Amino acid sequence: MASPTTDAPAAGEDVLEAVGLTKHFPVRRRLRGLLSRTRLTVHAVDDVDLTLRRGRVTALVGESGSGKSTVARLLAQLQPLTAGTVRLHGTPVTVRGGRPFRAYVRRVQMIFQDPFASLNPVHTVRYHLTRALRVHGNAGRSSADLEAALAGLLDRVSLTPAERYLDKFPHELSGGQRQRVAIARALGADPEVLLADEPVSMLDVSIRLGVLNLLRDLKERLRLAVLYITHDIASARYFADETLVMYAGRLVEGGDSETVTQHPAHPYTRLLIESAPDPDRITGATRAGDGERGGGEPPSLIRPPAGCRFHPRCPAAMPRCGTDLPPRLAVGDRPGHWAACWLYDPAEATS
Ligand SMILES: Nc1ncnc2c1ncn2[C@@H]1O[C@H](COP(=O)(O)OP(=O)(O)OP(=O)(O)O)[C@@H](O)[C@H]1O
Repeated sequence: MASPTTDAPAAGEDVLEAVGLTKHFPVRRRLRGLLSRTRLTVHAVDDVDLTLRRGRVTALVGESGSGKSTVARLLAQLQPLTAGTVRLHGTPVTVRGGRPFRAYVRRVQMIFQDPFASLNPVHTVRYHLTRALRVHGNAGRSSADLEAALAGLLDRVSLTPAERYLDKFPHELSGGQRQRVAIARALGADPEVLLADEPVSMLDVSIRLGVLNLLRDLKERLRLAVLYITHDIASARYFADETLVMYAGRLVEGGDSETVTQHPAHPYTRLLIESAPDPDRITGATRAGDGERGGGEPPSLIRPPAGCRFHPRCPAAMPRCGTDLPPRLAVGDRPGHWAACWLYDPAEATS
């Protein structure tokens, strides 16, 4: 279901949509026993709404533990939702293994942080890519078709000539080449959506830009809808069309990337940006979740703070922030820019 406000179908069309996405994990029995007799849960993701659009990159930015990977896994149908809905082209999706899952995975592919872990060390590039093509019915009928498809995949990720790479094992490739192979394998399904969970954070700083440029090129050439998960808000500005900021399981700000990174509205986004001082840096060697950046620690997700979850760390907190959950409120005059923050309640401005 394309929203009435989207562009022509070629770019901007809604592809994958999450509404009220929620995931609570039960706390393991041993820990639960230590803490309480009542049944405790980790509120990893609460009430997240987001839309991935054709030919667009959406960045999901936040500290370690804020729930970004869980959002990706829920969108990939790798875990059941606690609540909410995932829609593909407007149709609600609930798949549990088997043929429906394979059909879904054909359209929604995931790329993981560590390409070394996601590639099997005992198999060659040819094996990984052939398997992806076969599983998703894209290997053609003849061996010539298969060879052409393999060369096409490696060409798309700029590993050419293909013969140089096809018979290599993962350990014979550099980190960047491995991630390119992982991306080629995802493309073997001929997907519409790529969920890229920290795709460059384990790579050498010097090659991150090349892999991000490749993903951007793919989004443009193949009109992919891309979710780009990162700790590094500076890279979101460079790489993503839209940026969503997540804190302690909830989205707190969203808008086009230039606006969110250059005119951040939510006090948490401002802290994230202050902790990434060079705005042109695209490759954070440090992570916002590490150390004391941003002043204070993220809250417990077992008993998250009432109201705005950021209020215990917020320099602008008001009394209502500790009791009332702020909704998405429009910010300034940039269309689509919102913050879940009472500072932007029109009633605050007049009181
Ligand atoms: N299977 C699970 N069981 C219990 N808790 C979980 C599980 N998976 C994630 N969590 C918890 O959910 C919260 C969100 O984790 P998640 O990995 O989604 O965050 P993240 O923002 O992706 O962090 P990182 O960048 O470090 O991967 C964390 O508190 C984590 O410990």
